[in-house]
Amino acid sequence: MSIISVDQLSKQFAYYNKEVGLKSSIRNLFKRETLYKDAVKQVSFVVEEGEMVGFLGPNGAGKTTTLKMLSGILYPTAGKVSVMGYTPWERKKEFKRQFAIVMGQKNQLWWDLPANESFHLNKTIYEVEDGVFRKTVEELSELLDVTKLMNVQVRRLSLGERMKLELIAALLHKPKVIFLDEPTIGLDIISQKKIRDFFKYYNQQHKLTVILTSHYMNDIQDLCKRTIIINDGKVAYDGDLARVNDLLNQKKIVKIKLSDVVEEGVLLRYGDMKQYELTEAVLEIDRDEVKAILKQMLDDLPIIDFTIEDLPIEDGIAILYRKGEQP
Ligand SMILES: Nc1ncnc2c1ncn2[C@@H]1O[C@H](COP(=O)(O)OP(=O)(O)OP(=O)(O)O)[C@@H](O)[C@H]1O
Repeated sequence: MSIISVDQLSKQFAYYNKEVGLKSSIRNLFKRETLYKDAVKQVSFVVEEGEMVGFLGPNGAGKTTTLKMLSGILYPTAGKVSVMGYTPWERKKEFKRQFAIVMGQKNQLWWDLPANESFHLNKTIYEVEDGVFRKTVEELSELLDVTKLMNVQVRRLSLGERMKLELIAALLHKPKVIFLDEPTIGLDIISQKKIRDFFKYYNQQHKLTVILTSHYMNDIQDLCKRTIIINDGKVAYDGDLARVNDLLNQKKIVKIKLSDVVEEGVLLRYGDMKQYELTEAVLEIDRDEVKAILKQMLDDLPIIDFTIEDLPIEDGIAILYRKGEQP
């Protein structure tokens, strides 16, 4: 049975055009121009219990807005949502007790206190029994390797350490559904992987239902079989990740730094130019040819540094559209 169902969900934001300068500010006091932004447009999908679904999409696609409506933080303009049988924006106590949201960009822990104090606060809010509380904190802090950090003031912790403690705070009341909005943003690769491994294990143990948004393909790839791609407020794709992955991974981005200026025309021999600044360039190269071409470049050019990266998700989606292919 589906635990989340979203039907024709839409959100339009109204906002005011703010011009700069004193004159404009005074004028705006009397007459303000209202602008509208359709952030989410008739989005529909269902999620089964225990499923981990990836929400992928470029900046401003509408991922966070969708998750905020699914959490009851925002009211929709139109559409229906059911999460565990509840309408999130009615904010029933029983609903709040069974779900959690973690936002990589926002702190839920008290900045000036040790995490342990925030955990106790959550324990009281969610009415978690003493025994369950102790056991959960012990289990999760061991799994995430943060036992020694519980009594350190949160502001003194690294970003990765803080995120692990944020996750414990969010899971203390054993939610059935969790929304993770960019939980690994800004973290180094090792911390990102630790958090992914933790969720893989936790999901298996507790049958937690997860919706995960991320810019990092690796996060989604590692955790979710299914992905929903959101583009310009609409669902552009909903299905098996492997197929999208294949399409998105056809190209790689190679960034090079040169010790001397090399003309753009020369660099164009090696791939499609994305950016060029005399001694720095960004090229798009077919995945299968990257190794050979890079070797050639290292032989031919005064390269002092290079990186190979995945195609940004925006470009991947553009390829999907260019191909006119619904993956
Ligand atoms: N309160 C608001 N008022 C007006 N526009 C808004 C508001 N909140 C979000 N938007 C706009 O709605 C669109 C969707 O934003 P949203 O934060 O949902 O995107 P996102 O997919 O989560 O992007 P990102 O990956 O950059 O976080 C964006 O164009 C954003 O500027």
